[in-house]
Amino acid sequence: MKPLNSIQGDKLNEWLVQAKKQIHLGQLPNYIPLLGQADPNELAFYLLTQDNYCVAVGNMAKTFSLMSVSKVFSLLYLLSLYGEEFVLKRVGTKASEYPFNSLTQLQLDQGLPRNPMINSGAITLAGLLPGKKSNDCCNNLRIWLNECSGSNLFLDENMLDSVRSLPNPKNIALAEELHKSGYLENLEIALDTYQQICCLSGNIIDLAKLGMLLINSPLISSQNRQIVHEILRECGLYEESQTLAFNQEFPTKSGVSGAMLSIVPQQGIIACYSPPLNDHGNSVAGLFLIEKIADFLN
Ligand SMILES: NC(=O)CC[C@H](N)C(=O)O
Repeated sequence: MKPLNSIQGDKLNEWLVQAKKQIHLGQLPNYIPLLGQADPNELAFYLLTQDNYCVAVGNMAKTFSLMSVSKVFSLLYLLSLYGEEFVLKRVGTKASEYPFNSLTQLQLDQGLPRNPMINSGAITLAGLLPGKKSNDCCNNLRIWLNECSGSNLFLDENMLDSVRSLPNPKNIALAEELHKSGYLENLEIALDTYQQICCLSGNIIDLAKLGMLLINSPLISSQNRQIVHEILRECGLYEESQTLAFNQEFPTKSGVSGAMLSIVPQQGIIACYSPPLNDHGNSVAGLFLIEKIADFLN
């Protein structure tokens, strides 16, 4: 495979022009009003290697919420705090066969959250984050991430207000099922913590810095890094995780804000932001770009 730093800016710009032609195939999410008002043509892209080679294209200042990309980092935080056994006896690591907020999947699994990258698993992990109130749980995660990665994450209160403005019956039903099956202690705190961590926000460079925690940070054990890589290969892109070949080579996590983070193990990361989503909740332009990069490197 060619090294990640063989990708030059002109090549990237070429792919971005092509990616922009894909965005009409995607939709903005309508169940979080502020996400539905995003500029579908907004795009930011940042490639960063462990020897600090970087290529930046698009709007570097644009901030956006992590949404489900945050699930990667609540998992990493809990693994770092409590270890693999504690975490993985409370959430599975198998790929889901249903949408990321599916109650059917949870019920078929007798209330055991199938993996930490779908909402049932993420809500379960949110209930395990240290802190008395949901604000503390979210803030503790935010501070840990900023201290470990050098990112500058903040809680986007406007996005949180927008998330709270429309009740999310699917997530409420998941939390009730998890509580019933004994995987969730305090339903209200876990749900609100989950909503808050989804609204942690930053720009594309912040996202890239977070990604580097999964490449070479001395603060993260290689064992925990490998666990997260494996789980991303298995379920980072929901039902598409197995069908998109690049995901086995470049474990990737998406979010409904249009954020996407791909790991190139031992080399670096690729961070994308483009709001239009496909039917599985994955950024259309983000998937296009990562596939182009995978083809180019191989
Ligand atoms: N896939 C996502 O990004 C989903 C996150 C969003 N907060 C939700 O619970 O639906």
